[in-house]
Amino acid sequence: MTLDFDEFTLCASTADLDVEPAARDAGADAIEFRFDLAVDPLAALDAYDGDLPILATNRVDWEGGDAADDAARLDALETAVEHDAVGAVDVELNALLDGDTAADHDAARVVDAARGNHASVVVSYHDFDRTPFRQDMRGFLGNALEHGDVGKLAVTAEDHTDAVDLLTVTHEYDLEGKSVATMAMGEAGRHTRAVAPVYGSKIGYAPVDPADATAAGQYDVATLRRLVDDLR
Ligand SMILES: O=C1C[C@@](O)(C(=O)O)C[C@@H](O)[C@@H]1O
Repeated sequence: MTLDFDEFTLCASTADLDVEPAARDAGADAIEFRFDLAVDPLAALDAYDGDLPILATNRVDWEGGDAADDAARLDALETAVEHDAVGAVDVELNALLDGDTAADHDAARVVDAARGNHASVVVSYHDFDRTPFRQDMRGFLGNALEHGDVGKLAVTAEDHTDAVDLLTVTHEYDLEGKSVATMAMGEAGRHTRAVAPVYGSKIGYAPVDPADATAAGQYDVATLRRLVDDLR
């Protein structure tokens, strides 16, 4: 199944693939399967017979996830892209760049494996503390787009100026015809999850059940579906 993110794609973020029917009913276009939060994710993938394509994420601990920064994390993603149901994979920008301090940064092999299996690549950058300056956000997305099909930026907004800055950068990339996915975490940024798609953000993330949120400020799938469809 392909996931090209040419159009806005609403991903139900989950650690449990059994939510697929409920995610589909609620209006999700795809599943973001959080390997790092799941029990035996590769076995769950083998058993998966849902209709929605999967974006495989194995979020590393230094980027807010639960996965250790080791070869096994990347091995799992390499195996994942061989599955027919997996249409895309997420790789952290800082796992692709030289000069970081973490142990295993050859995530380029995951990108290569994705390319060999016709899976798209989302290259992501998160800031859990703040919204960087606009120039820096442009830089992160620009770097991400050098490696992936979609550059993803999740920041933390403290006020509406932060939210507007994020939307501005999103709009600029959209005008250039580049695929970006952006969102501001936290209360002050919550509305960007519904509004950023108006300005070109190509991916939304939402739990089926609000109690299973994978980031601060997420709407549930049904709510985000309704908001995005109403606003666009
Ligand atoms: O990177 C992202 C975006 C996200 O952090 C969010 O803010 O919705 C949720 C994560 O599950 C996903 O991997």
